[in-house]
Amino acid sequence: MEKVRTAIGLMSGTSMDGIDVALLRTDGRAVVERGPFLNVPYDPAFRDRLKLALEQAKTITQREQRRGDLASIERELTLRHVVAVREFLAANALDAASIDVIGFHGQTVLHRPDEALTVQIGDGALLAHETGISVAYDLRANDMVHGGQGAPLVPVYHAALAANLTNAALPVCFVNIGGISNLTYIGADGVIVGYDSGPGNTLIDQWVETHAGVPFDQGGMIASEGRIIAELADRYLNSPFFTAEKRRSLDRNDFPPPSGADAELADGARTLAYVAAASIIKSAGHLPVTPTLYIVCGGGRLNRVLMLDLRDIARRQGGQVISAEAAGFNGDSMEAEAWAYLAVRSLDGLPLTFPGTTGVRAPVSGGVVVKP
Ligand SMILES: Nc1ncnc2c1ncn2[C@@H]1O[C@H](COP(=O)(O)OP(=O)(O)OP(=O)(O)O)[C@@H](O)[C@H]1O
Ligand SMILES: CC(=O)N[C@H]1[C@@H]2OC[C@@H](O2)[C@@H](O)[C@@H]1O[C@H](C)C(=O)O
Repeated sequence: MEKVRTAIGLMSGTSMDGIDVALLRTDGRAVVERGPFLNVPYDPAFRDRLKLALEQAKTITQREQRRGDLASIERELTLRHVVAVREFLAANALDAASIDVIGFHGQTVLHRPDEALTVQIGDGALLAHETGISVAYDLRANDMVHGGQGAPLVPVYHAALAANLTNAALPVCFVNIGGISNLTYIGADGVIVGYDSGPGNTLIDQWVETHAGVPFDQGGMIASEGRIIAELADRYLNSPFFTAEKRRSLDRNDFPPPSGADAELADGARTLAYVAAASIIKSAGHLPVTPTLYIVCGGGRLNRVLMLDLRDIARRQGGQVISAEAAGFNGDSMEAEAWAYLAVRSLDGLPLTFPGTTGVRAPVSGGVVVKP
């Protein structure tokens, strides 16, 4: 039997809303025992630091470059992860010595798959030193070296979860609605297909932040007061991203937000919720078989308007949409769990990505492992 390890996954996603911390007991293969979860939100001032990092990262040409404020923001980000790990261990009466490895995502500040360039800031050695736990980080880079899109990496974890599903018949499609949305299809024959499906919450967040001064549209309340502006929705949905022959992974800035002249506050939020939902189904059109079951995770599942649209559009194609919770999972912690799972696979040199997920030439492992 393969060795079962205890791993912590740390995710700071494209929404830049905080750090998700999850515990997983796994052999990096079929054994997956989910443990506790903690979300440590960023304060507005640090979110502004991350936005500055994204802005300054636009000039990066070599992935190790840390010009301007990037080096100091990387250190601040890492130290926040150190605090998050300490809080998590204390809250769950765990000892650092009981954790075999931390899977550390860091913060994506630049993602240009067409140039084989992806940059996640986060100092794995500093995190290992401060926590006393081995760290596996920089999990995306090797995929790109081998011709992959560098994202998404969660499909192999979704596949492990699907293998443990007892009551849902395959095929199944996991959908993550984070800042960007991505999906994973697991066929009845075990085939795994995964790719980024389009804009998720980022456009909605940017819109309501600019026009209402709030970081996100809680529950879809603002959208619920508005109507869909077809012309604006079409501007997004007619993007060549959806019809291209090859699936491409996305950078947070690939779909720019609408201008103030495009809509009133509520109509804009309503339209962008629809765009997020319609993008997913449009992109699902490239799957081998039209999904009959979608399992939704990520913060976007908490936007009721977005979810109603998604249910409605999927139903027209015979698809059912359920939340991760309805399938027995935790929709907030799934990506952090995935990073714990990937860290264990990285330790064992197992593939993280596959031709069917990132388009990598052959299955490859990845990540840098540092001991404390
Ligand atoms: N109660 C809520 N109602 C509506 N939307 C919400 C709610 N809670 C969170 N969200 C949305 O979910 C976003 C965060 O989602 P999540 O944490 O899944 O994204 P992420 O992991 O940062 O992104 P990615 O998966 O792209 O890396 C928030 O920015 C917000 O837009
Ligand atoms: C470059 C990058 O950070 N991409 C993220 C982003 O957020 C969602 C989507 O775009 C996905 O491709 C990926 O994250 C998840 C965790 C992944 O790699 O599976």
